[in-house]
Amino acid sequence: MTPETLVFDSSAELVATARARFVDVVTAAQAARGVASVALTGGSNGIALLRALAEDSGDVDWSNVEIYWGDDRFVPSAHPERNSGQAFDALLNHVPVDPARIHVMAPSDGEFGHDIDAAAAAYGRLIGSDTVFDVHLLGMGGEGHVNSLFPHTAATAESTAPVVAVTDSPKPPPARITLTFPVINASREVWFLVSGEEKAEAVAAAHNGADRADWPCAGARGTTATVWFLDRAAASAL
Ligand SMILES: O=C1O[C@H](COP(=O)(O)O)[C@@H](O)[C@H](O)[C@H]1O
Repeated sequence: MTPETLVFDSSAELVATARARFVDVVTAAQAARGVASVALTGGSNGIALLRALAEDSGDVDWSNVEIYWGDDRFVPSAHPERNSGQAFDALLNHVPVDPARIHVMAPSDGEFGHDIDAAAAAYGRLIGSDTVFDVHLLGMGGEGHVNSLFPHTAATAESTAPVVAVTDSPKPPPARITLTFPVINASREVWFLVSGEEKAEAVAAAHNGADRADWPCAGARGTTATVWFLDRAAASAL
């Protein structure tokens, strides 16, 4: 399926449009299936989207949203670099979510201690083979990483396990837990939220059909929609 590419004058406009569309997709999923399922991302636009949703989430019934993360940093729970902590600050502390439907990846001071493989395996059991996200949000790095799937790594090559541990992330912090391509690509919709000229080469590589080993962003797609929300700088090499 051909990806949809939307280009905005600013990241603020990008986020505003993604917010409105998120409300539409989640409310439609709730109308169809009762409960919506989403995978959140960290990063600048991913967190800005959550802040925008805290301001206005329309008719979303937050008590019926299953919330997962595409990746998180394996650091103590109170560490400011936790994607989940940022999501609570931006959104989840401000809307009536059901705590039982919020699925945080274990931190390094959680029930598995420093055993990152056990923590990743537990999240893998939680995801199982049946979880289908209505929307999986993705940020992207300048080298094309999505979630914590970096170029030329075992995590990016993973073709069966839904969740793996990463211990040598080139972007700090080095220890992370990440969903892999089999579960990303089972999502109904996959959205990239990308701004800045330093991302332009990766955006172009994905649009030109690059190998996901070289440019992981090229390997992520939804079963019903793949949407690139870009600002003009990120779209400048298209
Ligand atoms: O390390 C990460 O970075 C990406 C992108 O972040 P950005 O600030 O450059 O948009 C993010 O999506 C991912 O969740 C995070 O762990």
